[in-house]
Amino acid sequence: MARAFLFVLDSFGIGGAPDAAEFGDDGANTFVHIAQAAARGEADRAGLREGPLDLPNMTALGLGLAAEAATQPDEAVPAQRPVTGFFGAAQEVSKGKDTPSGHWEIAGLPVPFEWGYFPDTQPTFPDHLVVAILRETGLPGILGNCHASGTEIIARLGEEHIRSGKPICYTSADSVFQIATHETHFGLERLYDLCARVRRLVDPLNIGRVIARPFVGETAADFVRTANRRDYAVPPVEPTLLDRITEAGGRVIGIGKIGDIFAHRGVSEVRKAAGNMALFDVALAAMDDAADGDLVFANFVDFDMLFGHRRDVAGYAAALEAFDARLPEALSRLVDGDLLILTADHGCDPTWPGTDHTRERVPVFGTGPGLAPAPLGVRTTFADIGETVAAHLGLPAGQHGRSFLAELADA
Ligand SMILES: O=P(O)(O)O[C@H]1O[C@H](CO)[C@@H](O)[C@H]1O
Ligand SMILES: [Mn+2]
Ligand SMILES: [Mn+2]
Repeated sequence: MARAFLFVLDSFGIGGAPDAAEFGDDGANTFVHIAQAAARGEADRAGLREGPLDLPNMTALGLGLAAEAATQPDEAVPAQRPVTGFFGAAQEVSKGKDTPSGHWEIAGLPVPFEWGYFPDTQPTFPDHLVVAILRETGLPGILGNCHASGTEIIARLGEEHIRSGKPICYTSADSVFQIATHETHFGLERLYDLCARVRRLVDPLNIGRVIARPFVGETAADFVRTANRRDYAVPPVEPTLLDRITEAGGRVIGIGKIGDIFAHRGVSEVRKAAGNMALFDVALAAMDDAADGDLVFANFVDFDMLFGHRRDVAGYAAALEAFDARLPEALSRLVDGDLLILTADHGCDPTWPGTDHTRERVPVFGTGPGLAPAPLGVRTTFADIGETVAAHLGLPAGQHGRSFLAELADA
């Protein structure tokens, strides 16, 4: 009996990426900077949280030692010893610091090419693309056409969008074409249809994702995005761990946006929920349902979407503490033959300038009955995570990365 559980804390980087400077991110460290801010009392918010970052369950597994492996000891991150889990860090081979690159590489497929990006100019989208979108859809025009934060741009342009019927189109440092429209005034299905059309039009530009960002509310003061976001990703260019598992007869239960990130390739079942806590509930139910040979692959998106990009240190700290408090519920479900790995897909340091992701190493830590605590060091690719899951489930080795399963057995 072997089952695997892979939990991705979206954007929970731990610094130390050797190529961070190439991204303008030298020194970025999502975990340590949150911990430092909290230790200084700068992550206090009345009614939400206060004081030093308190992550007893992840620390007991080895999160503090993982951070030490990624950078160096830091007093804001007490590295408790002994720990109960295996722990280390991993750095990314793929050239992008985006969600698909991170997840594909975790699933054994480093992205072998450069994504297309839109320049940080105004307008950002090439004229021929905008002309093609308008011709194909009959829309009267687009708003935005710039790099933006999604919450700021709907506050700025949402009312004009409702009046004019023009969708708000924007991008970021990621390879994305994002479209924000009002859920009822414009219509949700109409937005999805628009995104599917734009998906085809940006294929030649190698854009990783078109993202539908529906919102509700009637004025700038109360516009809020809904949980009906949908990502239209390029399908993985080679088979991933997910395909290997399903081809071998196992099931892959994707929690949250996992299905979208892999363009539904190799995902047997999609289970969505709004918010980290609801996602955690769904992940626990999937753990109960998983059988021999199955993978539960969960993405916890709030860290990134609600707090990292919004540069909300207190919010990020509170979300980590809430996640940590739920972890024993997952640990108590582990039975012989189970493997639980926690990791992240990139950084999004809420103390860093701007609103984009940050290039960082990610933590890799976890446990399973019968697995001894062990240091994993710094893995040279996220693909080691996928290869470890593959080895654990008894699958043949893949093309990229190296399993650390034997290191756990030997420890
Ligand atoms: O500012 P919002 O709309 O949340 O956008 C963020 O979400 C996108 C997809 O994760 C990223 O590219 C980033 O720009
Ligand atoms: Mn992400
Ligand atoms: Mn993001």
